Amino acid sequence: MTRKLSIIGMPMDLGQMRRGVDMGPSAIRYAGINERLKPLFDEIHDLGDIPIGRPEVAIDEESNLRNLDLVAEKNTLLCEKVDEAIQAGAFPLVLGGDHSIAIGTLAGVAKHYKNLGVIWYDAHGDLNTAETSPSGNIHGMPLAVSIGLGHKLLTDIGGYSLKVKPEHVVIIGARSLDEGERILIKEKGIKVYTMHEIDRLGMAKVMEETIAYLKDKTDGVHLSLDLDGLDPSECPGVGTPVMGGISYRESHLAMEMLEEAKLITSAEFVEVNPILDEKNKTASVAVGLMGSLFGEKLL
Ligand SMILES: NC(=[NH2+])NCCC[C@H](N)C(=O)O
Ligand SMILES: [Mn+2]
Ligand SMILES: [Mn+2]
Repeated sequence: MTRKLSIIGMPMDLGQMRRGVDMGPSAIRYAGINERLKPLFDEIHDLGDIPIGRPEVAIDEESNLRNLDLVAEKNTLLCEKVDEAIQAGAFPLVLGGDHSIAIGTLAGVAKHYKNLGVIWYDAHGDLNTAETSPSGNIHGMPLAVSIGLGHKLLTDIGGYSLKVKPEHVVIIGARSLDEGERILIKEKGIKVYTMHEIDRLGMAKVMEETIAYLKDKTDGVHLSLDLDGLDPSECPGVGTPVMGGISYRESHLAMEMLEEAKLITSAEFVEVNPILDEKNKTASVAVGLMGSLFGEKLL
């Protein structure tokens, strides 16, 4: 079987308020994604960027669902592209862009699986709805949307709601959760490895457990990796940094263990903001992690 990768850039910055995250896909390409992944695939198709454009409408300053219409419209385009890539037999790799793009990615991916699993590698839960969000920023909502909670314009992208069942979600790296998110996690029984568990168990054990948890009950697993899951000392180029994050080494180990388990069927790397970065360090970390995820070996 030929191993095909489709790279899709999603220069979205409408899901939050910091400018610059729209340049994430460029920064990741500049960090050498194509050259790095080339030896690991038979074919790589860089499909370019989804056109976001500079919106003519004024940015919503006062809203509990900032830029709702545009975020929904652009995610619909992403959904279609991801769907097409999978139909063409490729592994879809989406480059963000703020984390609101997970709404479109998952809408495109989940069509192809009966029981899609999701690994949400993030400092945050991204489980807010308009009612619980402290900011109104949609990048704090994509996981809620994907389990069917939130505005219809977002939950129904792709023509169906409930992309992922809550019991098929594992959050790794959480250290900043809002009140409503905590309630939802308990209510829905979502599996979460906070930094406390990562410290206590070690990343190897966390990944062993995650893989065992998802392996038998899912028929595909999407990795949604927010670079702010890592520590800001190693990934400073993110809009919502939180101290005390997952280390670079732990993250490579996590990616290597996922590759050994042959578990991941789609992925996205999000929240890279080169304006806030130091010499493109965060984009370089992202590309390195992709190397590990796709089977790069030292020896
Ligand atoms: N994808 C992210 N970086 N999300 C940050 C979300 C922060 C906060 N929980 C909010 O809802 O606004
Ligand atoms: Mn985050
Ligand atoms: Mn996130």
